[in-house]
Amino acid sequence: MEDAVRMETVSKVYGRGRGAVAALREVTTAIPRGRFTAVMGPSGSGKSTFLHCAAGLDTPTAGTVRLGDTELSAMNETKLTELRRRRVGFVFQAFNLVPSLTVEQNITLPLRLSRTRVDKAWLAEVVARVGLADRTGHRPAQLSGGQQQRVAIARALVTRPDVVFGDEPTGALDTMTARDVLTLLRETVDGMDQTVVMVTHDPVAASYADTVLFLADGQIVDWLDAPSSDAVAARMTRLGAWK
Ligand SMILES: Nc1ncnc2c1ncn2[C@@H]1O[C@H](COP(=O)(O)OP(=O)(O)OP(=O)(O)O)[C@@H](O)[C@H]1O
Repeated sequence: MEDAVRMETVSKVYGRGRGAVAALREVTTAIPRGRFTAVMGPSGSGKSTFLHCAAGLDTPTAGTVRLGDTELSAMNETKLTELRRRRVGFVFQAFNLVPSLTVEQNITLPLRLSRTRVDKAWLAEVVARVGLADRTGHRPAQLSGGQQQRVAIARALVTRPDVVFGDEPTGALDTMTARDVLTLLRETVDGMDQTVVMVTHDPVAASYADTVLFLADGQIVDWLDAPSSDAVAARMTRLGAWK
């Protein structure tokens, strides 16, 4: 199976000298295409740093990151910006929608930023998949939290990215709404052949993934395929996450 992301001996050190923090320590891993991967680990274990390095939002101190065939470490900031707009989608905890734009304008924003023509049929399909066909003219403030996150997911999907990265995408949602959003992410993998990589603290959220990677102290220390939320919670307890 082709890999969506490959990391080889990736290290990330913040700061210098005595204050230096090693957030990732020689991480080598491959994330397969067309699958849903969750990343878990105790607070400070390096999850966000892992996601940011994989998505080209942050540059490793050492090692190589490949998105498909493209090596990110060889790219300058201009090229990385273009890659982020065209080839990766992001879904954050805080939705990050533009309040003054309509739902449709928010969804198509990445296309406008990268001066790419809007494929109307694809836009209609994405809008329908996320269940917002009757809301395209609304502004974010007129939507519920779950609907706003659906807009963010549509915005992430509209460029047909190699990977959709989620950083705690359900962190701001109530339990039922979170389940709807996780089901939608699952459907993008099963029905649209999308690749999703999601950082989460929640074992139930992680149980929607095909595989869970566990980070501790900047290293991948374990993984679980076809995870149940109980199995994920047990591993997290073993890692001392909830002492
Ligand atoms: N910009 C930064 N400058 C200095 N240290 C940082 C920076 N970003 C992260 N760190 C440190 O790197 C380590 C890993 O941080 P990271 O945010 O990746 O962990 P995390 O697992 O996502 O944590 P959490 O679950 O609490 O969000 C932590 O010790 C953190 O304090």
